Amino acid sequence: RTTSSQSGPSMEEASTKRKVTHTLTSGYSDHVRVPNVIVMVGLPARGKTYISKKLCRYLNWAGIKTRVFNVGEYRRKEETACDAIHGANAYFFSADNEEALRVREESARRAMEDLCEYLDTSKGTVAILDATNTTKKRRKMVINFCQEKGFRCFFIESLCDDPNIINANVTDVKVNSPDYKGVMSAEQAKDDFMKRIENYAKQYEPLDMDKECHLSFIKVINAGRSFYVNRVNGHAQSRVIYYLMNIHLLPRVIYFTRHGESGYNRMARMGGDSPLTSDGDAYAEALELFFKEERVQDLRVWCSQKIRAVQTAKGLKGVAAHVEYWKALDELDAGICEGLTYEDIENRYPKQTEDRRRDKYHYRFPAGESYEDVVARLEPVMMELERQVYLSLSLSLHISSNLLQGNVLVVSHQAVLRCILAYFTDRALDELPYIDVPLHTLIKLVPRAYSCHLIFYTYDATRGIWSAREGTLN
Ligand SMILES: O=c1[nH]cnc2c1c(-c1ccc(Br)cc1)cn2-c1ccccc1
Repeated sequence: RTTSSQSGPSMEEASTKRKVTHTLTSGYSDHVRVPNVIVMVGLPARGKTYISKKLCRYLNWAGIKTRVFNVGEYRRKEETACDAIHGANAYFFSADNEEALRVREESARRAMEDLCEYLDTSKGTVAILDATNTTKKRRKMVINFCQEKGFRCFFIESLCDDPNIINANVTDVKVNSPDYKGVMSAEQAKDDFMKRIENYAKQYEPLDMDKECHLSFIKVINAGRSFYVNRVNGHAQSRVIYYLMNIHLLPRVIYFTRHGESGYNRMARMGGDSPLTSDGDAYAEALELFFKEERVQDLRVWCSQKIRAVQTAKGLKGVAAHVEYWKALDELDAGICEGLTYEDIENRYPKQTEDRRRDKYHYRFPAGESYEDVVARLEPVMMELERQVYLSLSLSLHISSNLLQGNVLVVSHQAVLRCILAYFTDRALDELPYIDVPLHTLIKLVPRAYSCHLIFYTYDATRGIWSAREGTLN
């Protein structure tokens, strides 16, 4: 293990001082987890909260318990408490405003306190400190705090000098922020926010590649256009790097559907590889018509390798740029219960049925899979979905059209779609196996800055009509 020459023990050594107590309960990956603090660094409107929320959602989905501590939210709580400052305007963020400085120190302290409690009580393995952290002094404070607690520290700095991207951020996120909502007009809010950035810029000290080279960090430049990585330690940090390298701004629209009704669906049998029923065929035809009318440019279809899914996607060859078949999209393997009805399973395997009822996410069928296993084999699919090129967050962000790639339609199965949709909607893992994904329903997912918008199109095979509703997953 290299001991850094420049200054005291490296982060790695500091954290080994702490008795390592965190082990994953799931048993899937038996890594011993050292508590990690991911420290965001960057001027306002550099996507720190965007990265924090997205990273948090991904790590939780991958079974690494994570929580974001946003100092801005603590400040707003502090302000309403002392309501001395009316609306956190640009003046509030200027260094010479004594009272404001006190409020900011106090809110940073409270955030660190809660962060520490979260990691110390093993509620979580990773804490993300979402704040500007733009001076060496502030970062030194955080490092000392982590050192004495034996937490591993990892910095993610977002550097961005592309005015289009910053503009998209201010337009899409800042003008709706609680700091301005109902206080001033969008135009005024935008101006005030630009001044706020200037106030921070005066004192901004980017992570110093020389003087801070003993730290573990990644510099993300211009929304993931390029990266600089330094001293990556351990499992969690390598997962973070891998993820950041695969996300950019926002994937374009993604469509999801289960296969049409199959013979086994009608017999209430699990799994298998049965073909579509006549209703299932009707759904496949309706899907082809839907995408003809939806006029989606260069649609890409990702389909499982089960017959019922391949048949559902058959009609799309005419409207899709291309169709590819992923084994990773195959239905959860029910092992010894494949082909049985739910009734058979209850009668033959009462103990298995009880175990599954108690913990449906971690329960693994004998000679089969658990939901946790499906989540693990879906990771390459999620990365590829994130890698799809991006629709701008708002009109102000133009990407030259030849860069824009298609939308994706995923044709898969109930358990698999529960796992994928749980990722996009930040659903807790213990609720994941109960998400409602009905047959003959096409789900359109439109990603937004911090959330995603869902539209459900249900096809009625007997009456041959679609009905649409916007809303959330049940
Ligand atoms: O680097 C930015 N600078 C300004 N804004 C930004 C970013 C990123 C961003 C950063 C790193 C990575 Br890997 C991917 C995206 C996202 N956003 C964003 C834009 C609009 C709304 C919400 C967030």
